Amino acid sequence: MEELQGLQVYKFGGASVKDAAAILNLCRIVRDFGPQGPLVVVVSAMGKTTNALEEIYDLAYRGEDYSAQLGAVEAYHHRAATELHSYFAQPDDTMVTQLPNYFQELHQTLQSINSVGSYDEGYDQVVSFGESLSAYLVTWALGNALPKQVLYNGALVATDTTWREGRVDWVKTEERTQEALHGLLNDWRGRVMVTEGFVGQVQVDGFTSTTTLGREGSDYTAAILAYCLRAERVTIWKDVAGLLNADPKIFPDTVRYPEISYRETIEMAYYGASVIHPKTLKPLADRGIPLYVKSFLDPAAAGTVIHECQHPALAPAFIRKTDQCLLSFASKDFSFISEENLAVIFSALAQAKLKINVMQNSAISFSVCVDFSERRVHQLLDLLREQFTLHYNTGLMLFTIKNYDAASIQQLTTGRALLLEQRTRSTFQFVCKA
Ligand SMILES: Nc1ncnc2c1ncn2[C@@H]1O[C@H](COP(=O)(O)OP(=O)(O)O)[C@@H](O)[C@H]1O
Ligand SMILES: N[C@@H](CC(=O)OP(=O)(O)O)C(=O)O
Repeated sequence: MEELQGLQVYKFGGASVKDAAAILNLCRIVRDFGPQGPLVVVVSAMGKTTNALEEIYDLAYRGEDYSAQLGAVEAYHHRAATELHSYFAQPDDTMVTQLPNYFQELHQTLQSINSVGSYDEGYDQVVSFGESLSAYLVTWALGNALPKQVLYNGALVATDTTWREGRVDWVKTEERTQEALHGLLNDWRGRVMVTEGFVGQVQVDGFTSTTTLGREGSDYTAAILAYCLRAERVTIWKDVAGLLNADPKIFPDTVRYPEISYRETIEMAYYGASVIHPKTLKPLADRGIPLYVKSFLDPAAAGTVIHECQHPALAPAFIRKTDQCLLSFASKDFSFISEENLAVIFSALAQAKLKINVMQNSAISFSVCVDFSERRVHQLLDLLREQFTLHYNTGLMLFTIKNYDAASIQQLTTGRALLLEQRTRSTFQFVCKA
């Protein structure tokens, strides 16, 4: 195992690369605040590109016209490319003139899509372009902004063929990251390597195919690479001051946690604190790698450090998940919700790729709250209709209060009719109408 002393991983999400000005800010952060030693920069697609590509893919899959939407994505990237190019005043405009090649390839990929093939497999081939485009622009901009060599490396994470939710093959990923670094090791120090977040690769019948790690999976990529490279630390650059006790876009008067343990953070992310992808923490905790959450708007500010630590009681954390669906299954023959019944329900949930956010059972009925997806819920209903009477309710919200007290429960529940409620010693959760 080759170790790179002092290696760090920076992850820049969609908001921090949303346009040319944001990419230039990223360059300043790396230049003025970056480490002396080697740095891996993981980037997400620019702004809301992934949403746009999802829409384009959906149209293509249904055989509908997507040219206007694709044109808008191309124009958006072209604008950023020309602005970056004119900022650095480079005589060579290859970076801008080569950009249409990506769109040519994307167009060809979209044309090869037909509704007979697996929706999820095609999705990964298309949606991953967002990260390729942003890595291309960021590599070029960093190369011009820094006095050191900046290299690009394609997605390093090896997965299985679970399309849209690739499961990491840790052994292969470690081999691939090692291999990628070998060629660079001679004078790796002082170098910066840019790579795509969110995207993985898998070998199918001897061909390499693209996978993705699940929406918002770039934080996870940063953690996977840090784990494989035994990095000293990971920093994710966000548009907030750090990890707060609630999303400031939803809740007023938030407070920042200057320091917080892996365990507390894993739970917050699991319950839906969308600032960190829930899978990010485990690889880091396994190797004791600290995770810094810092503001790209104020890079000198302290942010939050997430690591192994003891801390006094934390301010209650508020988490809201929208677009929830409450499903209830009642046995048709009045048999109890037994282990056998539950096994059937759980297996169907797994098959339909529906993840349980909360569950509760009574004598003959079982309820689960899941993120709503019409396609997946219908698949589930088809699987279970024969054995169970099913009801579902959509357009709901799931609230979680971690480290709750009476005041925080009152603050959130007042005036709301609760459809489901659950409490442990540290966590209070309820489902209600939006
Ligand atoms: N507990 C929290 N602390 C801070 N931000 C939070 C929290 N929960 C949700 N957020 C939201 O997470 C956003 C940043 O995460 P995200 O949008 O995924 O960033 P990016 O895609 O740029 O990596 C913030 O703008 C904020 O609205
Ligand atoms: N671009 C992908 C992956 C990602 O992690 O993005 P972000 O870092 O902007 O959340 C998505 O939107 O799902």
